[in-house]
Order: sequence, then C-alpha cells, then structure tokens
Amino acid sequence: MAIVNVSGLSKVYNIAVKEDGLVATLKHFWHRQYRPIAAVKDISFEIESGEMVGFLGANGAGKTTTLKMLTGLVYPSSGKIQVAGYIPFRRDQGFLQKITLVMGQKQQLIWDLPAIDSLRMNAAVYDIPENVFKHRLGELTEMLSLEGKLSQAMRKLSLGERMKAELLAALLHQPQVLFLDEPTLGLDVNAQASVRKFLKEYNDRYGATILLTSHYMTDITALCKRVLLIHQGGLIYDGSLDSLHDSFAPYREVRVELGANYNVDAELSGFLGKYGQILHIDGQSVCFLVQREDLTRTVSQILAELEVLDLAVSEPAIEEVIGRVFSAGTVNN
Ligand SMILES: Nc1ncnc2c1ncn2[C@@H]1O[C@H](COP(=O)(O)OP(=O)(O)OP(=O)(O)O)[C@@H](O)[C@H]1O
Repeated sequence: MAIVNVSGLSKVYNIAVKEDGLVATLKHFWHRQYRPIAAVKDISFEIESGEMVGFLGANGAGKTTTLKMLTGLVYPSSGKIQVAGYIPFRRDQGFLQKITLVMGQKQQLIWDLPAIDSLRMNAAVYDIPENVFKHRLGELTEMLSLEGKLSQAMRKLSLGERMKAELLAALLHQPQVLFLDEPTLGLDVNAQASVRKFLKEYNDRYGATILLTSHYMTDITALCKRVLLIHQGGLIYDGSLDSLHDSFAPYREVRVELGANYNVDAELSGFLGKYGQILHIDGQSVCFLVQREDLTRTVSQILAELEVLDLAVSEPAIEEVIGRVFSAGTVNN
C-alpha cells in the first residue's frame, strides 16, 4: 500500500528582485518587484510502505523543495500530498510522530552539549516514556556503533560520528517514513559505508520507508532499486535503476587487449571502427562501445579476426547513464 502519494505537485517561489544602487534600494523598499521561480513542476509519484527510493537531480533541480513539501515545511503552490495518511502542511502531531527529515548540511543536535542531553530533550518533545527511550537508545546506539560517543560534546565528535548521532536523534521516535537529504554529505568513504549499512539494516528491521537524495551514486546503487529523477523541477524518470541502464545505455563497453605484433595506433584504429565506436586506445588496449544487441556477434568476430590476449565487457557507469538522462531532459518509460 502506498504510504506517500504525490499528485500534480508544484512549488513556485516568488523572489524579490532589486537593481543595484541607492535609488533602486529605496524604490525596492516601497515598491517591491517579484520574480517567480518554478522550483517543482507538476510532479506525481507514489511510494509503497517499506520501499527505499533514490531521489536524484542536479543542483537546484528541486529535490530539497520537494522534501520540504513532503514534510510540511513548505506549502505547495498546487497539487496534493499525503504521507502516512496525513496532509503534511497541517503538521498534525500524529504526522510528526510518523516522519523524520534529516538534512546532511543541517544539524539539530546542540554543538556544545553531549548528544545525550539533546536526545533527552527530543524524547520529552515526542513524549517517549523513559523505558522506551532507554530501549531505543540502546538499540540505535548499537546499530550505529556510537557506544561511548553520546556523552561527549558534539563538537568533539568526528563528522561521521556527528552524522550518526543526528540519525539517532531523528529516529528516536521511530518514524515510519524517513526523508533523507544528503545524509552522507562530506563523509569519507568508510563513514559513508557505515551510514549506508545502518540505513539498510534500519529498513530491514523496522520496514521503514525511505526517500533518499545523495550525490554519491554508491549510496543509491547500494540502497535503492527504484529512482526518481528530477530535472529543472519536473519528474523525468520514475522506475528501476536497471531499466534506466537499459533505456539510456543500450550499449556495453568492450575492452580488448591485443597481441604485441599489432601496432594499434597506426594500423588498427582505422579498421577497428567496424567493431564499434572507439572510446580510447591505451598501448595495446582498445576500448569501444558496442550496441547491446550486437554484442555476441561483435565479440565472436573480434575473437575470430584478431589476436586477443584479454577481453572484458562492462556496463557503463550509472553516473554516466544518469548524466545522459539529464542532458536529454526527458525519458519515455
Ligand atoms: N526559499 C527559497 N526561495 C526562493 N527560491 C528558492 C528557495 N529554495 C529553493 N529555491 C530555488 O528553487 C530551485 C530548487 O531548489 P532546491 O533547493 O529544491 O534544489 P535541490 O535539487 O535540492 O538542489 P541541491 O542539490 O543543490 O540541494 C532553485 O532554483 C533554488 O534557487
């Protein structure tokens, strides 16, 4: 059953515009002029309970604005949203108990205090009884490997530990729906991996629904089977990561290591073109693109016609595929 329903959602920000200079500043004071910015344009999607969905888009595409509307922080210009049966912008107590929003670039825990003090305050805000608080704290501390860290001032923790403490704080009330905006932003690869591992485990253990934005594709490929792609405010793709590969990268990279008796640069670069588009030549190694439907025939042909020491076939990187989708600006799926 869908726990997030979004239909025809749009957001237009009106930003005040002002020309330079004192006169313009005075004029602006009395007679403000506004320019509309369509940050989100008529997007619709549903998320099933327990799903983990990646939300991808370039800078300024509209991801944070969408997450803010889904959590009731920003009022939509038009369209409908329901999250866990609630209308977010009403900010009902029941709604706030069911959701959480974590923003990688914003902190809720107080810098000079130990995390445990802020966590106690959160427990009071969410009306969590002491025994439940202790139980959840123990469970989450263990899952996040934060033993011994919560009694130190936040400023003394590493960036990765701080992010994990933020996640703990955001999950103390055991929300059903997690909106995560760049939760691994700025973390080193080990800390990123440990946040990912935690999110996977949290989703498995509690069946939580997660909508996640990240500029690190490893987060998305490790956690999400489905992705939403937003481009200039519009939703241009909603489907599986695998189908994205199929629709936007209907080719494979074939890397061939040729025997030493070929002078690859001089002799072969010309006629190698018949096997596919040459991507690059490096010593005796040639890499080129072959359409997926031609792959078997082309590989057999290469093996029959050339002296091949090694041959490898790979899919193009997902970053590259998504780059193609964004440059095309639309997807028919
Ligand atoms: N409070 C605001 N007032 C006016 N314009 C805004 C406001 N917040 C965002 N915008 C504009 O709306 C558009 C979408 O911004 P948004 O922050 O949603 O993008 P994003 O996809 O989250 O980008 P990023 O990946 O850089 O965080 C941008 O053009 C941005 O400048």
